[in-house]
Amino acid sequence: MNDDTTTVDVEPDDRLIETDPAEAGLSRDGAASGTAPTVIESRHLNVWYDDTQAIRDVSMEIPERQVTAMIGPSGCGKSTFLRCINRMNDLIDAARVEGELLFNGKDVYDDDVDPVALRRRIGMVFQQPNPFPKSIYDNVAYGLRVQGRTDDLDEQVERALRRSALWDEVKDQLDESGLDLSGGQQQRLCIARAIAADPEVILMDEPASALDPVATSKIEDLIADLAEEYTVVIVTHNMQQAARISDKTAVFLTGGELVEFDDTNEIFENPESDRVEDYITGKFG
Ligand SMILES: Nc1ncnc2c1ncn2[C@@H]1O[C@H](COP(=O)(O)OP(=O)(O)OP(=O)(O)O)[C@@H](O)[C@H]1O
Repeated sequence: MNDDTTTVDVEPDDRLIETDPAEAGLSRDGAASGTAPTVIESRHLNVWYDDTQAIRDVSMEIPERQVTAMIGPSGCGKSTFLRCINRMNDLIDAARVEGELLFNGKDVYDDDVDPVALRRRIGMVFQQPNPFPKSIYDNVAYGLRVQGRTDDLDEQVERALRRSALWDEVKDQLDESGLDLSGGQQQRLCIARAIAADPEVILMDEPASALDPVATSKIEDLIADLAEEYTVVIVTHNMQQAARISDKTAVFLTGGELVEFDDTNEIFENPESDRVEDYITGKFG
């Protein structure tokens, strides 16, 4: 008989259980078993550009520290949904949003939410790498300086560049222009810039579609890595990419309708909807 009775001698302490990442389902293992807490939730979200509806009554819950992919044919509203999450659609005059978009339970469209502060917590990386016309160092340091977080700037810049798998390639040329890097390196620099702001969520809109296969593969590896620490939401046209790197997949179809949202394996191996099956087997889209 096992004489290890230490675990039954003590009363369980709820606070300890809740703060243990594995027990609380906060770890990647917990996430994979479907227990990850929700970070972003849309409830009956509708978006219009003037009279054109781009998102139609979309409700979904995006789990913490996983990769959630959004796929679907061109114009089905993937980017629009992504831009709702950090209120980038505010910058489009014609855009109108109804319904709820919760970030850690708080509606990002509430009057007391500062969109600039929100975008620091929810960073974004775009299809075309868009480094500033500044040095590699200054690209990463820019947001830190704006926030007044300059105490240990060198260390923070190094940490962000390491986190984005770029440090080894650029550590001897930090004063050179970010625009002189290759496309893939520029995209990792943009990811470093987003990371430096210390976000909780990183949104990526087709982050690899302008890159060659080698650079794409590096970005895909990096995304998987980032999801250990951040919640990643990615729009991609590339279904194989979604299948390779995401934990959850949302399939939007024409008219801004979310047709299916499930574990990526389920979507690709056993979709519930015929429309999703037709889409992923290439019958349309
Ligand atoms: N700035 C805008 N002004 C007006 N209409 C827009 C704007 N942006 C998107 N739309 C329209 O909203 C709908 C959804 O577009 P969105 O870009 O979100 O789709 P998408 O699925 O990301 O497309 P793609 O895969 O081609 O990038 C489309 O009908 C599009 O024409």
